[in-house]
Amino acid sequence: TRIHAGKIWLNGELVPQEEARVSVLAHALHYGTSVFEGIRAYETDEGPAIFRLEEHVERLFHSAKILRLEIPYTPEQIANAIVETVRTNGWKSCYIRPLAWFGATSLGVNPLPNNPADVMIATWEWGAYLGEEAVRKGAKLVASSWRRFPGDVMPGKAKAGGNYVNSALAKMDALAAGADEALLLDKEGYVAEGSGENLFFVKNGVIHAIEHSVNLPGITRDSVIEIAEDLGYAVKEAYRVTREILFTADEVFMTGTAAEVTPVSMIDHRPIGTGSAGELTMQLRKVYLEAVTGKRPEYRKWLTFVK
Ligand SMILES: Cc1[nH+]cc(COP(=O)(O)O)c(CN[C@@H](CCC(=O)O)C(=O)O)c1O
Repeated sequence: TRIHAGKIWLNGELVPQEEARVSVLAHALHYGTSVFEGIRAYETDEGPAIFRLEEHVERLFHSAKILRLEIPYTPEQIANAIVETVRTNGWKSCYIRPLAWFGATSLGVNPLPNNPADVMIATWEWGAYLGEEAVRKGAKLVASSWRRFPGDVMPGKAKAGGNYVNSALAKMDALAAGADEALLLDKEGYVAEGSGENLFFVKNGVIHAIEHSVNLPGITRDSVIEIAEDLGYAVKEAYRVTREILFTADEVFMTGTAAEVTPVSMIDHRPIGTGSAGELTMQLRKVYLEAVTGKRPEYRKWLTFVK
């Protein structure tokens, strides 16, 4: 594998990456019945700090509850294991991927005999999610022919492995179309989110956050809303937005742990605003990166230092 994850926490033990193996009979491998998180640790002047660890661990447990998956550890034990995995690998900054899954007790669609869950935590260095170019010039999006699934079809509020077949299909087709990312609409054609990010748009100085609806309730989305309000901007939840609202917005940007704050400069071959990274977007990106690297005292509440 090209991923250099060093030591991986697997069911309570830190083991070398090549020994962190899973059975080919694991229920989750066959049916997508896993839950996971995407978290980042950033370098600060007091060592690495994990961003909003508590909220991510809480969401992991909510995702597991939705799938009736039993994680055989407490949230505190998982949080401590995440800190320990970052510390043991000596990362200055890294991406953190906890994963819990129905293991290999039995196959067949019913996952319940496969409780309690197997759990792993992997860490690796991961730069700009959509590439430095997309950050500098703004990402190019195309509306996907794959729709975001309705809430009564798949649980979009659970960060569940199986949900990402939808994201993978949308992402592959967006890249094949020469774009950087997919814009997923919901079944009624309203803007939902990216394959791995939430979406915002700016109009006349007002910031609009696409409502949760069928989307993953993003922690970065929540953080950027708080930062924007602290900067004095008006922020509104945007409901049932059709894509042409984005075409005529002054700015569009995406948020996510991996994507951080990424400007969007083109959607369906239409330049957004000036056709480059939006000014307000890049201000929010700057403050967000200051917050995650401990340079903003008011947001140190979000940091867990890995001493
Ligand atoms: C579908 C989706 N929507 C929104 C978000 C933003 O959520 P948050 O990270 O809490 O702000 C993510 C995170 N996507 C994660 C996984 C990306 C991947 O390629 O895997 C991430 O950003 O870590 C999603 O996967």
